[in-house]
Amino acid sequence: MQKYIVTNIRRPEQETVARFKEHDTSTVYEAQGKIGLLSAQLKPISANSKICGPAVTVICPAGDNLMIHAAIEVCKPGDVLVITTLGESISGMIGELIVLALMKKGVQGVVIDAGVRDVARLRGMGFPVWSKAVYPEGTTKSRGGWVNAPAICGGVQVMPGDLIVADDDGVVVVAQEDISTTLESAVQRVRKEKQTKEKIGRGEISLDFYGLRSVLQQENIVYFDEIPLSEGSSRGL
Ligand SMILES: O=C([O-])CC(=O)C(=O)O
Ligand SMILES: [Mg+2]
Repeated sequence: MQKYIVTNIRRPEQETVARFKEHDTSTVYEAQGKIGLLSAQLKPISANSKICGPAVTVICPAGDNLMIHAAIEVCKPGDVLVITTLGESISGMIGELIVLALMKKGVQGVVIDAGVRDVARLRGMGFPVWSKAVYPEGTTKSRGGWVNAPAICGGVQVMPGDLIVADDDGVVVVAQEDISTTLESAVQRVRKEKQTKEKIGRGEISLDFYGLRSVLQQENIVYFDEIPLSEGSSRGL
């Protein structure tokens, strides 16, 4: 298959991206109908990291980061680099030097379906990375792949220019064509959760405001004053 680099991609409006940044991954995932979650294996290297920006995608052969070097050149401020490998790999695809170059380009963060290294330094640099491994094994820089091709990262398709939202909980992707409807439902969900928090603050309980007592009934749940003991046993039913 022809390997290639796309230098120019369509990115969402900056204002839309900024509005999205107010929402966390669970909200965005729920708001778009429970889709777009990347694998739970992708974990942040630092707590309290939050990014939201258009994806620049990179597909590398396992154990080679040549295409990441090529991708640095096409990144724009605010982008999120989404790296995946052909074949399973946990090699350290990026580290301090690549991150230094990405920061120079204004890249917000990186999501890697492989490994990252030099993480103590990356934490010190305040640069967020989500990866499935932290591993010092290095890579070669000699094999071709793709920059800004449709990619599968963490089991989910990411198109160049799709919105990536990542935080302490994980990573979610929003397809460009779903951005405005997802944003609307995210705003509604936040509003609803605010009302729920007010209810909790007033001492109301979820069994009542979610109408869950009838569900308990449907499930035939019985209330006992004490732990019921089965005959001849000191253990519960
Ligand atoms: O150079 C590499 O291949 C990865 C790395 O450790 C760095 O970017 O500092
Ligand atoms: Mg290094």
